[in-house]
Parts: sequence; C-alpha cells; structure tokens
Amino acid sequence: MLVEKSKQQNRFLLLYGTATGQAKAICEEIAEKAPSFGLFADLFELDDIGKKFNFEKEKCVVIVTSTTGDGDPPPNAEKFMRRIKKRVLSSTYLAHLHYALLGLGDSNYSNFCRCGRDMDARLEALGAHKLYPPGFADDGVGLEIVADPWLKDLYPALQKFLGIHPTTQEPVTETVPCKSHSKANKETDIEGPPEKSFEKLTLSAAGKDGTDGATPNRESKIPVSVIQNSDSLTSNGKSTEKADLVSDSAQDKEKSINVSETSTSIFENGAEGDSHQKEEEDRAEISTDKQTKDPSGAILTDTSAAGANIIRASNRQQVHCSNGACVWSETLCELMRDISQVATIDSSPVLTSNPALSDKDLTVPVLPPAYLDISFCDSSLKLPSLSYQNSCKLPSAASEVFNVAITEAKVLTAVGAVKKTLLLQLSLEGTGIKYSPGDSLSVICPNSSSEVDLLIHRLNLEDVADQAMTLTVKQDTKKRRAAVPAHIHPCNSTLRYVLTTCVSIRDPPSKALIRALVEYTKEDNEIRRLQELCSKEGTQDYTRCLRQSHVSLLDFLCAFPSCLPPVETILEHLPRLQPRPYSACSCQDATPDHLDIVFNLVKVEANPAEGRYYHRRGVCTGWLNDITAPLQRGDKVEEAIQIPVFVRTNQHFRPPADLNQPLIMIGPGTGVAPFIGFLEERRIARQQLEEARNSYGETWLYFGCRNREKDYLFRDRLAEFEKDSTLTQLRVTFSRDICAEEENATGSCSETSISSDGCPPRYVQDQMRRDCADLARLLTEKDALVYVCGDAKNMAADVAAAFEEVLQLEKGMSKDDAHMFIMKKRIHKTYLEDVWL
Ligand SMILES: Cc1cc2nc3c(=O)[nH]c(=O)nc-3n(C[C@H](O)[C@H](O)[C@H](O)COP(=O)(O)O)c2cc1C
Repeated sequence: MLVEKSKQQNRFLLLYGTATGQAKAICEEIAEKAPSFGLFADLFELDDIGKKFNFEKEKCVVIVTSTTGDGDPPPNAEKFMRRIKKRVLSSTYLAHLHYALLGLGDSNYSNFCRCGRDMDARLEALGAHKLYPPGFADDGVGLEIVADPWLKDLYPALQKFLGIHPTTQEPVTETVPCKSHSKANKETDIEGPPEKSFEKLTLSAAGKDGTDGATPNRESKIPVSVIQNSDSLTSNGKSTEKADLVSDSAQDKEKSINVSETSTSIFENGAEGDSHQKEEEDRAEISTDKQTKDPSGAILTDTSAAGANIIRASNRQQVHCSNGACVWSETLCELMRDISQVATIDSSPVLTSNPALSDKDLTVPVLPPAYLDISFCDSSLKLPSLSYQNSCKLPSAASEVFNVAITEAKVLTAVGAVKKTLLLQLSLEGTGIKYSPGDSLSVICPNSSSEVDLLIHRLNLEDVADQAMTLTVKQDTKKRRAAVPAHIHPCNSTLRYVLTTCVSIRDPPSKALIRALVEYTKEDNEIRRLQELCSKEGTQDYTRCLRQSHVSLLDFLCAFPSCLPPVETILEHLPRLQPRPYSACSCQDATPDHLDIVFNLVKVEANPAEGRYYHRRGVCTGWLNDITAPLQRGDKVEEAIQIPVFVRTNQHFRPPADLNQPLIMIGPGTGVAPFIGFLEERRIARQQLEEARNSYGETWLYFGCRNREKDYLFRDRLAEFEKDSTLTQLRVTFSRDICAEEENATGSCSETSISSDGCPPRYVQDQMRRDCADLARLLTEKDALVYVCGDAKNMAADVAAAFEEVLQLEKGMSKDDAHMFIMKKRIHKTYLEDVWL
C-alpha cells in the first residue's frame, strides 16, 4: 500500500539516524500520522541512501537524527554523512531538495546535536532549502520540549510545499480521552481537527455541565471535587518523555544470534545469584552515581534480591473486591515496605503537581491505538532455545554476539569504600573477538528477576506468566503499520521471559503509556493526575517527578493503585532492553586471551520522597555482581559463568599510532579503564621500537578518586607504568583525603602536588590548574592529544573549563579565544571524550 501511495504527489521521504531507537520511534510516529494530513511517508534509515532511495531525485525530505559517541553520527547515518560530505559535490548539488530536520542530542555532552547540526549545515551548503527551521531537541531536559512544537509545524509545512489543501486532511479517529469525566471527550475528539494531536480538557465547577458523561463539545468539564481530590494527593513532577522504542521494523532483522542457551542459564544464574549475594557487604555501600554507559539513557539500577525472596515466600492472596487493582497494589506496597522500609505510597511526589495544575485546562496526547493481542496456552512452557530479543538487530554491534566466560572477578575497592568497583576478566578463547584500546564491550543483560516478579505480581499476571504466550496484531487496530515489536518473540515464549529479556522495565513510563494507563484507572483523582503527567502543561512536572527521579514503571504503578492495565498495553509501550557498553580495560597485544572490563556497582536507595519505593541496583552491574559472587569470594565454580557480549568499536577514541605524539589522558574513577589499555599498547610499541625510546611523546594521566587507601584503582599498575616511563607524568587527586600533612606523610611525591595553602587538589581539574604551564605548552606547542573519560554531567565540562583557564592564564588568551581553541581541537578530533551520564 505504501509503495502504491508513494507514487502520489503527496509523498515525502522520511529518514532517520538512530543509535538507541528514539529517532526511529519519532519517524514512525510521523509516518503513522501523515495520512491524517493527506500525506504519505516512505520511511528509511539514512544509510539506505543509494539502496532504497535516490537522494538526487528527491524533492521533499524529512530527517530525524540523533548524535552518538563524541559528537558522531549514529551507526546507521555514517554512510549518509560520508556521502553528503564528499568534497566534489557542488553548491547546487541539492538545489532541487527541500528538507525539514530534527536533531536529537543531550546537552550534557559537549558536542550537543553535532550530527544534526553538521547535517543541516552540509545540506544547506549543497543548495538544499529548509521547509522551516531545524529543531535540536535535548534528551537531557526532555526531547518533547523542542520536538513537539517542531512536529506540530511539520505537517502544515509539508502540506504547503506539496500543495495539499489543509481541508483534505482525514480526521484523527484514534483520539479517545480518559475514562470517567474525561471519557466525555472521546467522541468530541474524534471529530477534532487533525492537526490536534492533543485533546483538550477543561476544568470547571462541579455540576455545571454534566461532569461524568460524554459532552458534545471538545472541552469537557471536570468537577471541582475531582480537582480537590487531585490536590489532596501528594507528589511533584518533571520532564521529558522518551520516545517509545517499541516497533523495530522487520527489515532490521539480521542473522539469528542464538544466545538463548547461555542467556537462559545466565538468567537462572541471576536468580541464583540473587539468593547467594553477600547482602551485608552490599548494604554497606550506598551510591547514587551512575557509572555505566547506558545507551537508553536510563539509570542502571536493580532490585534487591531480598525482594524476590520475600515475594516468593509471601502468601499471595487474590482478594477480589469492587476495586481489585487496589487490593493488589496494597499487597505489593506491603511487600515493598518489607523490602525497604519505605513510607506509605500516598506520600509520593508523583501524585501532586508542582506548580499546581489542578485548575488548568490540560492538553493531553490522543489515546495511542491499541494494537497487540495476547493469548496464553493453559500449561506452563519449558522455554525452548530462543534467539536473543527475537534476533532483532542490536544497535552499534560491530561484532557477532559471543558467549564469553568470566574467568576472574576482582573487587578493586577496599571494604568501606563508598562504591564497590569490580574488574571482570573475560575469556576470549575460541571467540575470534578482535578489539583495540578505546573500544567497548556491550553486555547483554536481563532485568532483575525480583523486579520482574514484582511487576508480574502488580499486574496480576502470576497465573499466566510462565505459560506459552502468543502475541499478534489486533485485527481491528486503528494503528497503521502495526506489527509485533521486532525485539519481542511473537510465540513460543513466556511473559516472564519477555519481561526479563526483551523490554526495559526500569525507564520512566513514557507520556504515551501514561495516556494509555488513564483508560485502565478507576479512581478519579488518579485519572486526573495521570492526565496532568502526560499533558503539555505537565511537562515540567513529568520531568521532575519521573525522569529526574528515575521512577520506574513499578514505582509508577504503585503510586496509582487503581490502575490495572492489560499487559498488552505495557508491551506496546515499553522500550527495548538495551545492552550496556563498558570500555575495554586491557590491550589485546598484551593479553590476547582475555579482555577486562571495570565498573562500579550502581545502587539507588528507595526514596518515597522522590517516588522510588524500592532499593535497586544497576540492571547490568547488579546482575554481573550477583552472578560473579562465587568468583569474588574465590570459590571454585564447576561450570563456567558465561555472558553474551559484542564489541562496539570507537573510531576516534584510540591511542595515536605515532609514539612521538604527546597525550594527556584524564580519567577519574572507572574513567581510567580505557587508559590502562592505551598504556599497555604504548608500552609494547615502545619496547618493540627501540628507537622510539628517544622520541617518546610525553604521556600524562590524571586520575582521581575519593581515598588513597580505598578506591585508588590500578594503583600498582599505574606505578609500574610510571616506573618504566610509559607514563611520563602521573597525577592523582583524592577528594576525601583532606589533610595535607597526612598526604605528605604517606603519599608518593609524584602523584599529587601540594599548594602553598598546604591543601592537596581535590579533583583532577584542580590538579590541572596547578600544571597550567605544562598543559599550555603541550596544547599550544605540541598539539597534544587530549582524552577525557568518565562522567559527562560534571567532570567532562569541568575539565574542558580547566583547559580553557589554563590557556587564558598561561597564553593570555581571551575567554572566547580559549574556548575556540578547545572547540577547534574537538573538531579536529584531537580533543576526545568518551563519557557517560
Ligand atoms: C553513548 C552515547 C553518546 C552520546 N553522545 C552524544 C553527543 O556527543 N552529543 C549529543 O548531543 N548527544 C549525545 N548523546 C545523546 C543522544 O543523542 C540522545 O539521547 C538521543 O535522544 C538518542 O537518540 P537515538 O535513540 O535515536 O539514538 C549520546 C548518547 C549516548 C547513549
């Protein structure tokens, strides 16, 4: 049908570049809505250029692209970028083309929306014309703040350009508002103008205008009693909605990656690990730091294993009353209180708007059409060998998926350290894996079994969770291009398996999901609050309450006890569970048989005041910690502990081939990981090239941690690198070792410098300022390569600011000039970041 319609003059080309699926989801939404505006989209990846579309012949193009890595194009936009960047192309090459562009990025990264910006500049330089100004949406504060208005302007701009009269628009038929009073809007919204992707809810005094039934107008009246109810609830609110990543298209399927045998055993290991873990030790560690690179943008945390045990041991009564959902939720809350001694749910900030929205009209998204049907076979299923996520293409995979054995698990931090840091040694034997320092290894992990248990319990699905499940597309769905999400097995699997391995249950619920939940909620005050949270007016509330507080689906459902959605709705909206990348902390030339990764065990405590009702750990780090518990204890394991992994290459963040080239590496905490590989490689190259000994470029490393005795990672190895001059300068700062005298007494002199006030520098950037003469010389005279690895939010920006200060102080540059100097280095890829949120 699409092909046929594509021939029509109301067709446009719709292209996306994505690393984790958000740009694709936005494009799918555009394609879905286009027919309502009399338009038809041909949807492709940017890198389908030359294969599925001919850019030279297109006249109207819409592009949505994210940025990944360090300002790089996503993997499926690289070829496109190379094509349009060809120098031979003239300034009129694309003069026939009109385009609209939406860039996605995150302002926590230095190169905000670099790919979108570069693409826009390049298209313009090639003579293409903008349909209207590009949008650059920030995932750090909420994509929809920019994306929604940009999307609103898109259809009229396309209609105008393609000469489609606005009156030829089809009505939006899927607009259905909420259940009780807002149910009233269903019918009226069906009539509503198609450009409205939101339905309007108007509040008025009770009884003034049939508050409960359907009203003929678009604006329905919500009784004051309801408003007061919603006010009496407790909560706060915040930001952005992550686009759903649900429907990966069939074309994404690549050759089957069968990791199920291992995956299954690993998931069992996970559950086992849950019960074995050293709770005492774990409880001593409290950290809210996000340590792993998380492509989905979600905090990596995990449920306490104790939860599962409590749940398993509990007597799960199914009490049916007029409000069954409520009963389930209360039971759940009881369980959660046991786990974490949390306060009562009704103290949740998720429940109260701030600033108050109770007296505001709300513009809420149209009800996304339901499109999945689920059926269960009566008997429980012994899971067959399943391919991971239904063989759906894995983002950024530069290699096949391999099952690798964990041969060693070492705790690098001392007892009492604030965070526990683990080093895992992974055997490469028989895998053929090739990697270079700077590359990452993505670990395919399951969700926490206890969290899945809790979710199944909350959704009242225990009876069917282990039965054979079949997912199909609803016959009468209004969703265009509806398909079972490509990363979910449509049959021969179980709900427990899908919730464990295919979908992300830790992300805050999207606005589209919240809108759908309205339909399955009984209590008026909860309905109103759900409407607020998914409304345009509640954007700030959504960001604060859900995104910034890292509220999970389970937290959210606990806050809304009368909400009991069918699991199909949940599966329609949950994003795909993403693999977690970790920098290689080794060098293949030095240790060909294994690859090391290092990470902090992420922990987030329950905090009802922020809407989190249960203690959790990183999805991946918690799991890895559990399954390696025997290795950490030094126990002998009979069967190898295997995990599925794949390699992610990094084109730029790698040591220079030329040993003469000076480099400055900044890697506090686990940010030091890639530099261990860098230094190993340089050491070997230096040994091999005798002559290089005389012209070896200066090699500086800045490392920072809290305490010298507790979390100085790789202390001995760094000392060895320093001793054999692989490292020419090692600078280490300790943020919590405050006494300068003590430092002097115990520290090695080369590690840290004491200032005239007797205080050692606390952070790497403090130390950098003290080295300003050397750093300025290295930057301006030697064009040293700079590598920064670690936390994006604070450290990376502070380090860049420190470099700029150094240039101002030592070279007399103005603030702007210093900024420009570093900016140029970024553009020339001599200032590189590998950072995470
Ligand atoms: C590993 C990683 C690197 C990123 N690097 C950048 C960056 O350099 N600049 C930027 O603006 N955003 C960066 N982002 C943010 C993404 O562009 C943003 O989250 C976007 O919404 C993702 O869209 P996608 O799912 O379509 O890839 C990065 C995200 C990840 C996970």
